Amino acid sequence: MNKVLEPARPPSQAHCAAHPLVGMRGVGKSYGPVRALEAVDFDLASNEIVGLVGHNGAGKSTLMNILAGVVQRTDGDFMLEGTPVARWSAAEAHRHGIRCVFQELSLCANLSPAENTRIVHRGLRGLGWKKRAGALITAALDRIFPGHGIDPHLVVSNLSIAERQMVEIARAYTSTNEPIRCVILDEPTSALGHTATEQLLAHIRRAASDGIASILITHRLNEILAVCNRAVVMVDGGIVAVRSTKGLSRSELVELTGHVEAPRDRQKKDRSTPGRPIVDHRTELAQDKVVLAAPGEIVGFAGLDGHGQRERLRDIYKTMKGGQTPVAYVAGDRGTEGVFGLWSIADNLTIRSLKTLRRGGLISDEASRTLASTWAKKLQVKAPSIDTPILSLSGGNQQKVLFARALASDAAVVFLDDPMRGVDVGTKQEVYRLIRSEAEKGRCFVWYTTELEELTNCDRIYVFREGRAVVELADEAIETGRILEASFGGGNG
Ligand SMILES: Nc1ncnc2c1ncn2[C@@H]1O[C@H](COP(=O)(O)OP(=O)(O)OP(=O)(O)O)[C@@H](O)[C@H]1O
Repeated sequence: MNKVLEPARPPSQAHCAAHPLVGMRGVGKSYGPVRALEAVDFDLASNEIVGLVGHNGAGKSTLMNILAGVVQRTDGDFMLEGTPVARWSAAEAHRHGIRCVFQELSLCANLSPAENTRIVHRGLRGLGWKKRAGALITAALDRIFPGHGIDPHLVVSNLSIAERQMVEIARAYTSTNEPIRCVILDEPTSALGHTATEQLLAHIRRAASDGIASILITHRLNEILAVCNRAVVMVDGGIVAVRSTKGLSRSELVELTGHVEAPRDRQKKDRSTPGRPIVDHRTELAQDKVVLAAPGEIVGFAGLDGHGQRERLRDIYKTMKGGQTPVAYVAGDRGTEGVFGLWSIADNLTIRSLKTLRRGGLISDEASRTLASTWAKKLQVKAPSIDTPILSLSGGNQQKVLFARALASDAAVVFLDDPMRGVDVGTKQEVYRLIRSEAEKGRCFVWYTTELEELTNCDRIYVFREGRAVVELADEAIETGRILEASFGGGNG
């Protein structure tokens, strides 16, 4: 019979050398009829950085949630340094030094970073606990994200999504004397800008040299190749490949996930001269460019994260909403402003189209279902049916539903607010193609993205600096070097 694991005496060196930190054998997980994981074997050594990659719904978060104790496995064995684990919970995982940064951020929005830190450190009590909790989270933030500027006592709902993600990450690295042995990071950079991403990757490397292993789940494959020792590839609930990242190329990694990446070079397009702008937005600020966008155009917002792109995008959307031109908005922060958690895929997808689904004063069920099925299929939403509750989808599949909601609507202008968070490589390519073909049919897209490479899908971009749109680049001029130069103060602005 399995011995129940007892904490948390440091194991002997010989024991550690003989056993991986984590060992999983034949692990499976079913959600009712959905088989999310099938017979997975997974090992992690101390000090190791492992990258977990795979398409949306491949089972990555499920596997990691089992390790973090928030989901119970239905089959298989799990060992910690060779000792079988029977009962396992989030509290047990924490006690044994396993931390998790969740894809859907887990902070309480009505509490401050300090109070959120207290939630995971029950020892922080008595007089002055808030001050000590504030100091603990600030020290972690300073170590990982120097220059972050986050007030540990400000309520989390007042923080930007990037700041919330930084707090969530930093909290995983706080300790009040208990060990930290492994940190699972599920899409940790999806809301971070370039600088914070680089800071985090450097921190993961430092942590490994201090004996903290990491498991990094990301669709940004360059990050896997930059920091991980091994890449573990999942397809449809199983592990299909384990490769050392030494000498592994990005395209090989993409192929292992079952996709082929299209060439990244900008395709020369025969773009007709744009017509009369459908978006014409100016501000009172000096040297702030007028943002123009015509039907058929894809216009990007670029620049270092937090330089006013998102605010301008929202301003334009709010100005146009309710006006003559129908508009739609795809949020990147799906947790707080995108997904209706209690609704099905179909209801989430069609909510923006109710007007056009009306037949004789009532919403037509048949027309709604046809619209939902068509677009769920176009975006390859992985789910048993369109009636599946949205929260039982993987994160990337929830994001696809938000895309489908906007594209299925009658919107002539679609605003995209860094919308590819957690979307896999294959689907991204499909969405880029869809955006291009919708633009060719006359739709206009205004697209804020923190992924530089994504901007090559645009016809024209505005680079933002210090709250203003300062440089405009078009067609072949849209390339990484020029965007970075403009972001830091060079260029034709
Ligand atoms: N609570 C749940 N109820 C029902 N099915 C679920 C639930 N959670 C996950 N699933 C299903 O399990 C499968 C694996 O999901 P998981 O979130 O592990 O995928 P993933 O690889 O992390 O995807 P992504 O890259 O989109 O985050 C999916 O088919 C998903 O719909």
